[in-house]
Amino acid sequence: MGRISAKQLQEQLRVYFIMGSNNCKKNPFDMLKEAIEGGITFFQFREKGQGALSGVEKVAFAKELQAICQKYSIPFLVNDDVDLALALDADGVHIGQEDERADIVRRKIGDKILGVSAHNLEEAKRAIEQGADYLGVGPIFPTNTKTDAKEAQGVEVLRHLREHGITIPIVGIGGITVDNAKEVIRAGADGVSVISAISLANSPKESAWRLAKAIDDALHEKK
Ligand SMILES: Cc1ncc(COP(=O)(O)OP(=O)(O)O)c(N)n1
Ligand SMILES: Cc1ncsc1CCOP(=O)(O)O
Ligand SMILES: [Mg+2]
Repeated sequence: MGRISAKQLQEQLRVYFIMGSNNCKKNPFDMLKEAIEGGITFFQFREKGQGALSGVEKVAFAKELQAICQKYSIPFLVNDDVDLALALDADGVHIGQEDERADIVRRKIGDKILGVSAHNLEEAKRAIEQGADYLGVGPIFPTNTKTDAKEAQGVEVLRHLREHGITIPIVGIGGITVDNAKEVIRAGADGVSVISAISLANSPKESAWRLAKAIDDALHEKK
């Protein structure tokens, strides 16, 4: 089948929900279903931090989330854990600058989707050379969700990457909400990745729906 095209990925990355068991206020399976009903387009299983599951519990949890994604044709990616992604035959993996090297991961995963975090032009160029299909750029805004996140960069980093020839799909991440999502798209991202905007919302479905609407509106403005 070959690697996914940039165009197809760009379409799929509009509302990218990331979640692990410790991000959930309520039943994680219900939350994912609600988020899907609301209009998320991509999902990342990110099981890390305080209270995170490990071993067989982590695998069983991931499998259940993957089954929900499969039922609704939502791509299912695994954060950091390349072996788990391969064991589950996930759609892809997301890795950061402190994880395994992107070129090594690319060799391991073949044509599966590879997302790489980048904070600047140098990291973005290297990630692309090493086989990234998309970039996760941020934190754009301050976030309470990732305790070891770098300082927020604002949307200018997205504009900078686009102005310097980075054309592959990009999602902004970090502190993105319904109220600031449009700025992220206007600055050059193809989509937004969020954890708390959906996982801590009173209604994950409504929050996902409002994010999807904001992204659609901002993308139409650009056309
Ligand atoms: C879409 C997306 N973008 C960035 C990240 C962050 O990855 P990383 O820097 O490796 O940090 P952790 O998420 O592993 O703590 C991401 N997960 N997803
Ligand atoms: C995983 C990650 N990488 C950079 S910021 C972040 C956390 C995003 O969470 P939130 O959407 O709740 O700010
Ligand atoms: Mg990582």
